Amino acid sequence: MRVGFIGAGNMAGAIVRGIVAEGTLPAEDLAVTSAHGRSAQALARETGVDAPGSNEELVERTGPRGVVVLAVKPHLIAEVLEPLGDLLAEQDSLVVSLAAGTPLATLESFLPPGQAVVRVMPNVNALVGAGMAAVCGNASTSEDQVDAVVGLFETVGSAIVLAERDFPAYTAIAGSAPAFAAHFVEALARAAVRNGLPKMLATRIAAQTMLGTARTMLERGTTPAQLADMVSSPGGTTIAGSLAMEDAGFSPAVVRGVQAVIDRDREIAAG
Ligand SMILES: NC(=O)C1=CN([C@@H]2O[C@H](COP(=O)(O)OP(=O)(O)OC[C@H]3O[C@@H](n4cnc5c(N)ncnc54)[C@H](O)[C@@H]3O)[C@@H](O)[C@H]2O)C=CC1
Ligand SMILES: O=C(O)[C@@H]1CCC=N1
Repeated sequence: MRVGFIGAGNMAGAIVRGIVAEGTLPAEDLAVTSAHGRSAQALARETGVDAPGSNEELVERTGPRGVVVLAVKPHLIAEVLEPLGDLLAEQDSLVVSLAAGTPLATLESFLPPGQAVVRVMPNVNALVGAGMAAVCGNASTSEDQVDAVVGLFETVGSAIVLAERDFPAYTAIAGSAPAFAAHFVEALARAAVRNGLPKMLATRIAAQTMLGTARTMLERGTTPAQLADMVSSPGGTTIAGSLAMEDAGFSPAVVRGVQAVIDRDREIAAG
C-alpha cells in the first residue's frame, strides 16, 4: 500500500514519523507535500519519505488504488480536493481525511460521485506509536478499504470504527485531549515547582504518573473510580487533594471543555 499525505504539519508529521519508526511501510512507499514544500522536504529529509513537487504528482505517485491522506486545516479542504477530483477517480484512490468538523457529506461534495472517502480522527500520540484513531467510511468504501485504514492506524496506536455521529464527542476526548492531558501535567508540575521541585524533574514525574495511570486502567481493566479508591487512604493525603480539586471545579471545568470542543466541531461543520 502506498500512502501520500497532503500536508506535512503536526498531525501528518506525527503519523509519518510513527509509521516509519514502527516499520509499518517502507519510507519509499510514503510521500508528503506541504503548502510551500519546505515542511514536506524537511520531513522527507528526516524520515526518508518522498516529497513530490505538487499534490497532483503526489496522487500520481501514490496511485493506482493508493491512499491519499488530507492533512490540511479544515478550511483548506475544498481548495485542495477540488482540483484533484478527476485524478483521484482515474487512479481509484482512497481519500482519507483527518480534518476536524468536516463530515463525509462535505468531503463528497468536493469530489466526483462514487469516490471512496474515509474520515479519520487521529491524535498526535501516533508519534510514539500510542495514538488513538476513529475511522468511518462513506457508502462508496468497501469493508476491505476501511479495514486497511484501521490497520494502518493500528500500527501507530489503537484504532476503532466509529459511527460518524459520534465523531464530535470522540474528537474532544481523543483528538483534542492530548492538549488537555498536557495542561494537567503542566499544572501538576507548576504546583510542585511552587513547593520547591525543579520544573523538568516535576514534569517528568507527572508525565510518568499519567502514563502509569493510563496503563493500569487499560492493561488491568481498573476503572477510574476503582483506581482513585485504591490510592485514597481513609483520612489520608489523596482524598484531601481530590476533594479540594472538586471544590475548585475540576469535573465541571473538564465537562465544559469537552462541550466546547463538540460545539466548535459542529460550528466548523456548519461552515
Ligand atoms: N494536530 C492534531 O493534533 C490533530 C489534527 N487533526 C487534523 O489534522 C489536520 C492537520 O492539522 P495539523 O497537522 O495540526 O495542521 P498544521 O497547520 O500543523 O499542518 C497543516 C499542513 O498543511 C499544509 N498545507 C496547507 N495548504 C496546503 C496545500 N495546498 N497543499 C499541501 N499542503 C498544504 C501546510 O503546509 C502544513 O504542512 C487538520 O484538519 C486537523 O483538524 C486531527 C486530529 C489531531
Ligand atoms: O484543534 C483541532 O481542531 C484539531 C482537531 C483535534 C485536535 N486538533
